[in-house]
Amino acid sequence: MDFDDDAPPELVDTTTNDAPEELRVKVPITIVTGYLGAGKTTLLNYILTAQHGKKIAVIMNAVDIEKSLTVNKGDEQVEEWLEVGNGCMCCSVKYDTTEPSGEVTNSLRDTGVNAIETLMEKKGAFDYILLETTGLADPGNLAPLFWVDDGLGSTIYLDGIVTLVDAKNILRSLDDPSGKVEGHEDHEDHDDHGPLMTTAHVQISHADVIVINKADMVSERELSLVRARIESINGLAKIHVTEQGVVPQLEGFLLDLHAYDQFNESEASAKGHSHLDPTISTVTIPVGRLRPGQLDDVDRWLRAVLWDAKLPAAEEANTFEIHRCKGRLVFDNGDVKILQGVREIFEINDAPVDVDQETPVEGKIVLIGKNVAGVDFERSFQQAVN
Ligand SMILES: Nc1nc2c(ncn2[C@@H]2O[C@H](COP(=O)(O)OP(=O)(O)OP(=O)(O)O)[C@@H](O)[C@H]2O)c(=O)[nH]1
Repeated sequence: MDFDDDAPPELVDTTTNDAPEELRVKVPITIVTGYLGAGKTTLLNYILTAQHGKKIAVIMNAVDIEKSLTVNKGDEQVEEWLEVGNGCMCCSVKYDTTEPSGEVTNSLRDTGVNAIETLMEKKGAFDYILLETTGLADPGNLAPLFWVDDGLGSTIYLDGIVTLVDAKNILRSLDDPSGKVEGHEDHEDHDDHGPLMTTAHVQISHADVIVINKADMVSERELSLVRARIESINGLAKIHVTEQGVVPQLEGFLLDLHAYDQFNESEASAKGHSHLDPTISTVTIPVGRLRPGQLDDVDRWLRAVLWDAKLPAAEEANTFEIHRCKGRLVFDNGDVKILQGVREIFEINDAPVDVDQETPVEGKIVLIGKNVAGVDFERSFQQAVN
């Protein structure tokens, strides 16, 4: 091989789309959500102070046309403004993201992703981006914007959704009719019937991490009631109990979550049989070893459940609505695949290779959603995948 020792190394900016795919550094984006006053600002300030030497962009929510942006450079915090085309990012997301089919429109996805990429071109790349939503935002509308196909070559990736709840008020919020969420577009007809679904429910059901904050305001007993109710809604999320949002360390707790590219052992043991909450719960479907040819059956079953909100051979219409799904599929040829889904959007990809881990014996699919208790997903899956 020719090797010219004198030639200077070529410098490549690995944070832009001009960089070769294999060199491109992707910046994680974490969505931080939570009911009004749960402690989002406190948590974001804590992250900015607790991390050292990293450059973090916090896109604070604002209801006007610009979004406040804090860029942390060492000890110095600089306020900037981010223009997001047609107004507040969360509002445009809330009303415009989904076509009737449930597909996120490319133009809107581009708006969100481009706004952040432009920002990075102006300010240099960040190590992390934290996007704080309004207290009333439904993260299920926002997540697909940043969950971009690898093939599209984005410079950012969705790292996870962190939901803060206020230990003192969360149970009341979950039962408060004034917090009712308006219908998700394609299931509107179900919304006036059945149990109450509040903003607090959707913020918990979509979360990868749930921070139960203001633990100092409740007794041990109140705290365990809160925890049990939250776990019954979302059996997948990691739960941290905090005061002032303080966690033992940031990585793996609030940052570097990799919630959309992994399925770990704690997720594999997700609890899914308590239905303490009348509206949303978690169900787990054991999935035996599959033949490679059965992947199409799994895909077809998921499309019926996630897109049509129906069990394939069901005689009667169902009233469930899946918010988050996650799973691991194990094949008899040794392949392992990971399922990830938010509302109607889902992906099945090869699991990252982990040389230290033995191939799991069997797989599992976990569904979190409204009215899932009592639906026999397991039998339906077994009938469809055989
Ligand atoms: N007792 C107690 N108070 C807290 C804790 N965390 C935050 N607070 C206080 O709760 C209030 C609300 O906290 P914020 O961080 O502003 O909450 P937020 O979610 O950003 O609020 P909005 O922007 O209104 O949605 C503030 O007065 C905080 O000082 C905690 O762990 N314990």
